[in-house]
Order: sequence, then C-alpha cells, then structure tokens
Amino acid sequence: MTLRVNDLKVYYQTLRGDVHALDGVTFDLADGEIMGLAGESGCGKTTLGKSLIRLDSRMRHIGGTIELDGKDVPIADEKAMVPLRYHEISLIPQYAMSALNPTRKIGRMINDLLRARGVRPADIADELKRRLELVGLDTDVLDRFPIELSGGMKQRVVMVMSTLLNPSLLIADEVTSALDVSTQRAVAESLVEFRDREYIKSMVFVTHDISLVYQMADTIMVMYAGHIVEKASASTIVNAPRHPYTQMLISALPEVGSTTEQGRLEGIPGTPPGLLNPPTGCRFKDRCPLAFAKCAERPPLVEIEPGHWAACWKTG
Ligand SMILES: Nc1ncnc2c1ncn2[C@@H]1O[C@H](COP(=O)(O)OP(=O)(O)OP(=O)(O)O)[C@@H](O)[C@H]1O
Repeated sequence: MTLRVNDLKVYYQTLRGDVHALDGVTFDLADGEIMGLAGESGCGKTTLGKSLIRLDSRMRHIGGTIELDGKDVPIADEKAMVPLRYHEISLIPQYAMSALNPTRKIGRMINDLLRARGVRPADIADELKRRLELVGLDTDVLDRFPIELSGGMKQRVVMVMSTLLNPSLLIADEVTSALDVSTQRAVAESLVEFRDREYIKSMVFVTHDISLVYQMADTIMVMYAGHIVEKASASTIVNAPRHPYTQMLISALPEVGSTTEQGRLEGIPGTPPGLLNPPTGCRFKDRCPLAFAKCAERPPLVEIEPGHWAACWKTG
C-alpha cells in the first residue's frame, strides 16, 4: 500500500467565507508505515484524516489528488467512495466510542456493518473472536450494550470493527485522548499489533500527544495552520527537528517519554492564525524567532535529507 497525497486543498464553506483548513498538503505514506500526525488544535489534522475517506457536507475539495496504490481516490465523489470504505480505507473518528448506537448490542452492530459491506457475518465470526481476544476483550461483549462497557473497552470494539475487513489504510483520530494513561498505551500497542499482523497495512495516527506517538510511530508529520511543516522519522522529529515550529513544539514537551497531558504547548507564545483569511507566505512567520523578509513567500516542502522534509526558508 502506498498513499500519495499531492497539493490537497480542502476548505470549509461558512457564511463568513471559506476556512482554508488544508491548503496544499503533499506527503507520501509508505507500505507498512505508521505515521503520527501532530500539531496544535485547529491546524487541520482531523480535516486531513476525514479528507482521505469522507468529506462532510461543509467540506469542499478545492484541488489536489490522493492516490492509493497508484489509483485515484475520488474524494469528491461520494458514491464512488462507498466501496473503498472499510475495504481499502477505514477511519476511527474522534469520539467514535461515544458514537456507538446505545440501543444496539455490540454483536448486532457488527453484523449490520458487515452486511452493509456485503460480507456474511458467519464467514468472519471466528476471525472476529480472534481479534476481540487479541485486544483483551471477552467475546461476551458481543451480547452487551455500549453502556455496559468502559471507555477503553468501547474504544477496542471500535478498533476491531473498523479493521475487520483488513483495510489497507487506517486513520485513527485521537483514539486515545479520552482514556487513562495505561489504557492509552494498551490501545496504541494494539494498533501497532494490527499492523504487524497485517490486519491493516499503514496507519495515520492523529494525536496531540507526541510522547505517545513517538513510542509507536515510524514517522511523525507536523502540521501548522493547514500546511505541512515537517515530516521525518519519529526519532528525528523528537531529537533533531529542523523546522522552528517543530523545535518549539518539542521543547514545550515536559519531558520526552512523559505522558502528562496538560500545558505542553504553553511554551509557544502567540496563537496560530485564523484560517478564514490566512496570512500569505509562511503561516508560522508571526510566531517564529527566525522569520525574515523571505518568509513573505510560502516555503516549499523540500527533502532536506533522505526521508526528512521541511518547509522553511532557513532549513532548505
Ligand atoms: N465544520 C467546520 N466548519 C468550519 N470550519 C471548520 C469545521 N471543522 C473544522 N473547521 C476549521 O478548520 C480548521 C482545522 O480544523 P481541524 O478540526 O481539522 O483541526 P485539528 O488539528 O484536527 O484540531 P483538533 O486537534 O482540535 O481536533 C480549524 O480552523 C477549524 O476551526
């Protein structure tokens, strides 16, 4: 599986104008790669995750392409996207565990989902049991209602449901943020296990928590105000970041490997620009200690060393 996203632009239409949430996003995801997607709230992480699978009614595809194994992913064509979901690309959305239908037992929900995808539940029953066991759930969860499960159990159910048809690409959006620290780690480890067992091939793991993603991801991509600013191996992003924003993001971490949730971004003065009328050029320039005249132009995302991309005039 190879994902290739090229100059993707997706805006939200609002009464006040277009919100430029993704403004020319380009990156590749290799077969087997687990990529953490990080950045401050509102930088476009969720929009990017959704754009790979389902545009909601306010999202507009302005330009750019997405290719999965060389084939165009027709994101603006809702009908053409249906066969791809769950089979090729699957999304665990933010708050997925709270969105489980409270009036349906888990087993029934899974069967409905399978039938809607043209799969007979009986054909997959053994595999379903194996996967529930793998994530530490007893099969009697199938007979229970969501309200009878803890948050961590619901999150594992959602993980199993989303990956049951072995999608090539899984997008996991903040799947651990509502969980306690030890459950977070267990959920993240299960997702890595899913990749190792080839239930999924590659994954985009959207998170605020660089400490968590550092331990599980192969690469980390950092977004800022609708742009990609840097992508590299997880250890390079944490230990030798080159973009000034990534450097500030990392230095604001209390301690690498720590999972303290609060206050980690307080070290960066100022706030990201609004995306209704975003500034031209580098969008970080107003907060950047290194900004100079050239930053009035948008810096291209360039490969500064093998496997390490950055969009900054000072690093090129
Ligand atoms: N339905 C919407 N209508 C208008 N603007 C939106 C909508 N959803 C998101 N946005 C805007 O798009 C931008 C990107 O939002 P997005 O949710 O993708 O960011 P994020 O990085 O995922 O944030 P968070 O970490 O808080 O989830 C933000 O400026 C946000 O205000």
